[in-house]
Amino acid sequence: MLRIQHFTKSYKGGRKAVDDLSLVVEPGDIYGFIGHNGAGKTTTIRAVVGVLDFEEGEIEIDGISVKADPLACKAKLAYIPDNPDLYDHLTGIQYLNFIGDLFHVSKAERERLIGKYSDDFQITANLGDMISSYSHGMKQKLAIISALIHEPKLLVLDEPFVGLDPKAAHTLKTIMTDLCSKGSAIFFSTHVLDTAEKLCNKIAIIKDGRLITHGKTEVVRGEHSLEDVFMELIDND
Ligand SMILES: Nc1ncnc2c1ncn2[C@@H]1O[C@H](COP(=O)(O)OP(=O)(O)OP(=O)(O)O)[C@@H](O)[C@H]1O
Repeated sequence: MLRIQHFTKSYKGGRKAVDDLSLVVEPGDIYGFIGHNGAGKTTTIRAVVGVLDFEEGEIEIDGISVKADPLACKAKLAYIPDNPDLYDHLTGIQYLNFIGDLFHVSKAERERLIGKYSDDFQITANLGDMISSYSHGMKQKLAIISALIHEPKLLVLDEPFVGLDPKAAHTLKTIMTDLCSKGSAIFFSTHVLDTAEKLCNKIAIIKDGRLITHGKTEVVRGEHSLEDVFMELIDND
């Protein structure tokens, strides 16, 4: 579903933010991407979703190169950035309908999915309010719902649990599991190692722009906790 091969990115005047990163996310995977601050997670994610240009390497979504056909790739994926920047002058429901229009979601389907996910996240009563009046967590919930209503094959999330209350975080984890059980794939960054360990069937750890381990969670973790493995790799590699 997502294939990253030898991805390398340098920002102007800087050293390599990501250096020769390769990994594969398959249908059904919940793939956690972890690393210290500045390790290169957001850089990788932004290249995957087509908002950051890159010169070296290749990234494919469902077999399509993000460079060769960015629109076809965007139609297959949904991206939730770490700080969703939504249109403040729209109401929640206007925003969801706008996204529904962009992705050609039928009226019946969007009503069903908006109803379900807004109830799950307990913001149904707020959908008529202007987004400018939303809290950070409510904006995060709206961004998540907008990503889900077009049932993406690949869901890419940057730090999705930041700003969510415990109930909303639990709801999101359940939705992520459901989505992947239906054959979609999820690639997300997180600093919450406990959640990554419980939720993800695969994990990649990045340090200073280089992938230092990746694979099935139980293999990456071995006999230890993910936190222990992470601390050791980050300190010693
Ligand atoms: N627009 C930019 N211009 C120059 N350097 C950048 C830019 N964005 C990121 N970097 C640098 O690239 C490196 C990787 O940053 P990135 O944001 O990908 O890390 P991250 O793993 O997402 O970190 P965090 O966990 O803090 O969000 C860092 O050294 C950062 O300073």
